[in-house]
Amino acid sequence: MSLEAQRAHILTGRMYNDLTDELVAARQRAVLLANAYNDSFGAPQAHREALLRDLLDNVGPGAHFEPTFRCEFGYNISVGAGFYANFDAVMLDGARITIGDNVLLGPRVSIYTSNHAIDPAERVAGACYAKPVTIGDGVWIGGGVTVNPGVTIGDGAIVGSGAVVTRDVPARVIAAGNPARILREITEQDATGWRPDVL
Ligand SMILES: CC(=O)SCCNC(=O)CCNC(=O)[C@H](O)C(C)(C)COP(=O)(O)OP(=O)(O)OC[C@H]1O[C@@H](n2cnc3c(N)ncnc32)[C@H](O)[C@@H]1OP(=O)(O)O
Repeated sequence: MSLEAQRAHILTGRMYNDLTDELVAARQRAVLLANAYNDSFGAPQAHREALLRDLLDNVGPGAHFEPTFRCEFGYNISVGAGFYANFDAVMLDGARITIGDNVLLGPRVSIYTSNHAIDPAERVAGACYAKPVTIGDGVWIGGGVTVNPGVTIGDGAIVGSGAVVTRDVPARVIAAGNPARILREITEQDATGWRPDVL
């Protein structure tokens, strides 16, 4: 089966064979393109964004990953304008990873869309299934967070450092812990009056 046909099958959410020659080659391509992007650190932004566009499906203006960025395929990842990932981001994009505008990732954030099969014999034979992850505009994800397959995080939310996000997080809340739970809503009282021109 062609890579294109396998990609379309995986996006249905049904079980797929993780070990085909085409998927192994697609992973190798992603590692090599990520190496080129990571090695370009310090080069002009336009050059780096062009390298990122070779790897990812969609790259908003100003998107930036600190080294070292790793992803499984790249072609299922979309990052919006002003995206920023601190050191050592990992994205496993069997299914779509869709990230909005002005999203901040702390260091060592991992976003996973894929699961190996639960049944041991199927797992050993290469069975996997993948569910999409969606992250809204203006989200801040703290350092060391793991986002599990199928999760949606709403606009403006914060995920505290070290969380494991297993269920959806609504917009404009702070969630933290393992498994992540809502700590509180973000309200107008959280604004301090600070402006960028004030130091
Ligand atoms: C883009 C970048 O590079 S980001 C740089 C990396 N920085 C980080 O990752 C820091 C992330 N920041 C956090 O995790 C912060 O704790 C925040 C933003 C989630 C919350 O900050 P605050 O609102 O000041 O929370 P505060 O410290 O008052 O804690 C409130 C409660 O939540 C708990 N809490 C706060 N953070 C966490 C957490 N990460 N995990 C579990 N519980 C937490 C506290 O223990 C406290 O509980 P208690 O009331 O029972 O004592």
